[in-house]
Amino acid sequence: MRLVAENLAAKRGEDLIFVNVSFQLAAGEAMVLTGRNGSGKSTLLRVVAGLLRPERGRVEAVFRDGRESRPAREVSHYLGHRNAMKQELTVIENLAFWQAYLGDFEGGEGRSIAAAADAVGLGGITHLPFGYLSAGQQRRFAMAKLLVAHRPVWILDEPTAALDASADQMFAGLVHEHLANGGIAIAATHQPLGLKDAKTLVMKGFEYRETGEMA
Ligand SMILES: Nc1ncnc2c1ncn2[C@@H]1O[C@H](COP(=O)(O)OP(=O)(O)OP(=O)(O)O)[C@@H](O)[C@H]1O
Repeated sequence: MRLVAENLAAKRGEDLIFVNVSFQLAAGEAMVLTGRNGSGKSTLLRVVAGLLRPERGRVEAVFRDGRESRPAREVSHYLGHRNAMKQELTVIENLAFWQAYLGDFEGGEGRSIAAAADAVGLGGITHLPFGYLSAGQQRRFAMAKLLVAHRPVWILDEPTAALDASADQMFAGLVHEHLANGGIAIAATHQPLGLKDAKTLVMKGFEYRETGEMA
């Protein structure tokens, strides 16, 4: 599978935020978005996830040497600034909702809720209401959402902002494993996230520039 974006342009309100953004990512590849505040990183991630309609262009998952394609949103997980969990439901109820809602994309299987909780280092507390947990614990369970359903593309918007170093490291391990299993990741992040061989895309509003490998 490849993720292909061609000539994307997006508006927020009446304003065009970026134009002519194109990139391609193959299985196992990652791309980090950089650029000043307000340059359109979150906007681009939301377009790829299908949460915003592009003004122009397309972004698709392409299979079988281009003979088949699906909208990117059907193969993607989106982890935004917010955790997208209900405060009054338990962790198990929240993750069970996402597992059923997202489903597995063909070719893989999500982990059980217990296994996903273990993977984020919080095995013993899934019976608690989400709202009882600390901010860091809540963020870790938002990351567990990526594990309970199989989606080959992970779209990550500042996934580790405000987390401690051990959570950073834990998440970098999950991303690394996802890529090693043939997944794709696109992230706006200031943390390394195990993405040292990632491509970079510098968002510059109307201009943009793709550079090779990250240092
Ligand atoms: N809902 C909205 N309505 C109108 N304009 C918006 C909306 N959301 C964002 N914008 C504008 O779109 C532009 C791009 O915002 P975006 O959040 O994509 O930038 P960013 O690169 O992710 O920024 P940051 O690094 O601060 O997170 C900004 O000028 C912002 O003010």
